Amino acid sequence: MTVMFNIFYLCYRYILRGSWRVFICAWKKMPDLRRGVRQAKKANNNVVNNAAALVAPAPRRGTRRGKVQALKSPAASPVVPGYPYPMPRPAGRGRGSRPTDQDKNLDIFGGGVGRSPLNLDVGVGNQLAVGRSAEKMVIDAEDEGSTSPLPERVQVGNSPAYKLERKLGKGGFGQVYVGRRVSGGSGNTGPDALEVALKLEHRNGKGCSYGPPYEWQVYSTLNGCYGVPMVHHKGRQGEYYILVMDKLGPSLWDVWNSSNQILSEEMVACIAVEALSILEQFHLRGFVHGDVKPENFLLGQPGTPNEKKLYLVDLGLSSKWRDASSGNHVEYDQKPDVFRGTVRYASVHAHLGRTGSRRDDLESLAYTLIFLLRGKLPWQGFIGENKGFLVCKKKMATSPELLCYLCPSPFKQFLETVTNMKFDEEPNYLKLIAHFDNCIVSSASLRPIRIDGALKVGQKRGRLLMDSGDDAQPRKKIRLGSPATQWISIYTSRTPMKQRYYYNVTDARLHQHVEKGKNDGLHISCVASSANLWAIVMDAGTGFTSQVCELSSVFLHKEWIMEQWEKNYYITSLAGASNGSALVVMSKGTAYTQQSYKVSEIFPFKWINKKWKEGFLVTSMTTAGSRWGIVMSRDATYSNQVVELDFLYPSEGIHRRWEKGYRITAAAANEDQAAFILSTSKKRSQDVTQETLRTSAFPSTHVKGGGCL
Ligand SMILES: Nc1ncnc2c1ncn2[C@@H]1O[C@H](COP(=O)(O)OP(=O)(O)OP(=O)(O)O)[C@@H](O)[C@H]1O
Repeated sequence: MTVMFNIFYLCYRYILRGSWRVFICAWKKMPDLRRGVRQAKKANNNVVNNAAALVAPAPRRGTRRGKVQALKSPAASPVVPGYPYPMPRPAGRGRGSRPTDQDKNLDIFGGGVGRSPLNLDVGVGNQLAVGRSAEKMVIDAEDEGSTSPLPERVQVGNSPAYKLERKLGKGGFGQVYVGRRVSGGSGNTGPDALEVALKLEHRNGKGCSYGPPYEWQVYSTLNGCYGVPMVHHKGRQGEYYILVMDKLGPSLWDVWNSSNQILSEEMVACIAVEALSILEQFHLRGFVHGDVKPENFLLGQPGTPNEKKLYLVDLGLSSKWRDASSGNHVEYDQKPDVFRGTVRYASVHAHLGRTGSRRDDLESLAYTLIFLLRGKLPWQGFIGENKGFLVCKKKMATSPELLCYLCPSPFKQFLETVTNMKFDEEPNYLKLIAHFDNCIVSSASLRPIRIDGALKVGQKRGRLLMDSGDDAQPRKKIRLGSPATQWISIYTSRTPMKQRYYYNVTDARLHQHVEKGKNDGLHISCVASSANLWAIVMDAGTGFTSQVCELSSVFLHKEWIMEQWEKNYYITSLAGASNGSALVVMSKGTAYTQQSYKVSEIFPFKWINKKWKEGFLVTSMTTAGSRWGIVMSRDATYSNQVVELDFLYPSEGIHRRWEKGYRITAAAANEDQAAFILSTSKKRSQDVTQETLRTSAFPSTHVKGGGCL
């Protein structure tokens, strides 16, 4: 069978622009790493045609809503007489905020046969209301909680009674106090220890809207897990949910802070191997921690045999990476407006709202180790509403070489390995631990941190390493930290038809080409721009009956668009140039019944999400400079839609979506980010095969050679 491939060129200055059928994109930054054709498998036909699922994605299982670690008040300084490290009051911790929308944007809404006057909805700044910062949400929760006095005496379940003593710490959700046994029980340690840690969360607190804190469930599953403190009792008393747990010592943050904000290589290497052992056990139980950072690693109680033992606390952001009943890895998804974690240490995938998996804990561990070793991370110091975005951008733009400058090479190798991991990849913990072998030279009694977990598995290590050999194919490096330009073209299989393309078209010659195509019975199916030059694809298979287009210096020219809406034309493709001008193509003969568009300084995911709920789907998308222009239509021929947003070409996400039957139906990029809209078709029979090609120059050879297969 002869199949013609419709072409999508994506001209990407580090990103893409485009629309259905043809994308043209000049891509700057990030070298052309993965050149070559990537092909979507023939559709997996299990498409769920469920608009509700599209517009109202279920909350990710097992996570606490709206929690932002960074917002907690500084923990009280542990006063630990006799502890080997002095304990001054901590300086500013790794606080951050959830990325929020801050676009002052224009949301134009109109169109529809015979609809007059047009419904114009100019929503300036409406995203601010929707994207209320998590920082604020947490502060509210704390205020609520702080209105009730703390109990002086605690007794929950069949626990002994405890008197509340000094505060050990405070997070965004809980306050942790020393509890001294006053009656009941007899032992010095264990379930009725003389001293315990009491974690109190107010019943009106953010994590308790639906009953006991989510963390309780995780502790129930993980109690006894290597490196996790034991929870002995839990229950509600008055206004508070209370956990009674083993009392631990200072956090790594405290230790770092009291050691002139720098830790020795050996100490950090010991932390690395022990943290990896703890995470391995955590992951083996089917959970990812979700908030790995220095504040959440605690040492054992000073003056006890465990004072150099490492523990991982705060399970409130843990989520399952494996489905307990099926044993399968949870499904990949991306919700770009969802962020959970601490900005400073979060993985790039977490920033981008991707479903958490084991790789994210490891990436956060890498940042934690480098922070402890170097005393600073390059993305510290950003402030404001856009902080999350700027931090994530900086993480992507910082190469492992730069980040690990002056760090021993194992740290760089570790970072490189974990930032290259796939979503569902099983970490090779033994190999990761082995990176740090040569950094640990002291005998067991002199080591600054005990590495019991790593030593236990270490006996097996030699054999396992030999068995696995050096399996790793050299992986392509993802974060090179240097800009590059890339063209991305997307090809979609079609029955043979007449198709023509023009590229490097100046403003002056644009109409001449369009007119010629029109005279030959073709309509514009896709437009794009690179370096203020236009690319156009015209073909005979659009189904359009009539078409108008305008090249305007305005992005996007509202009056002209509304005029055409009045005449029942709908936007079918558009492209913005870096100088801010825009080419808008509007056609008759589409299935659309209503249209709405938005111009925004940031990728307007919240607006898209809102419009999805109203029955609109993204049908065209472009950028001009940093601005995004998104068009959404009612009655588009798709049943379901998702977004892939990244700082690079999101290869893994696109492949995963392809496997689920999604196909790319719109794409755009600015200097920072690339966005792809992927949709499932309403009709299975309309399923198509898709390929993407990334090249450093316009892919004219490929288009000519591969146009007909
Ligand atoms: N078992 C413990 N023993 C001693 N100190 C503890 C213990 N658990 C927690 N802490 C201290 O209390 C602080 C807050 O605890 P935790 O992180 O569990 O609270 P949270 O409200 O869930 O915090 P976050 O806002 O980070 O989620 C910790 O950083 C630590 O300093």
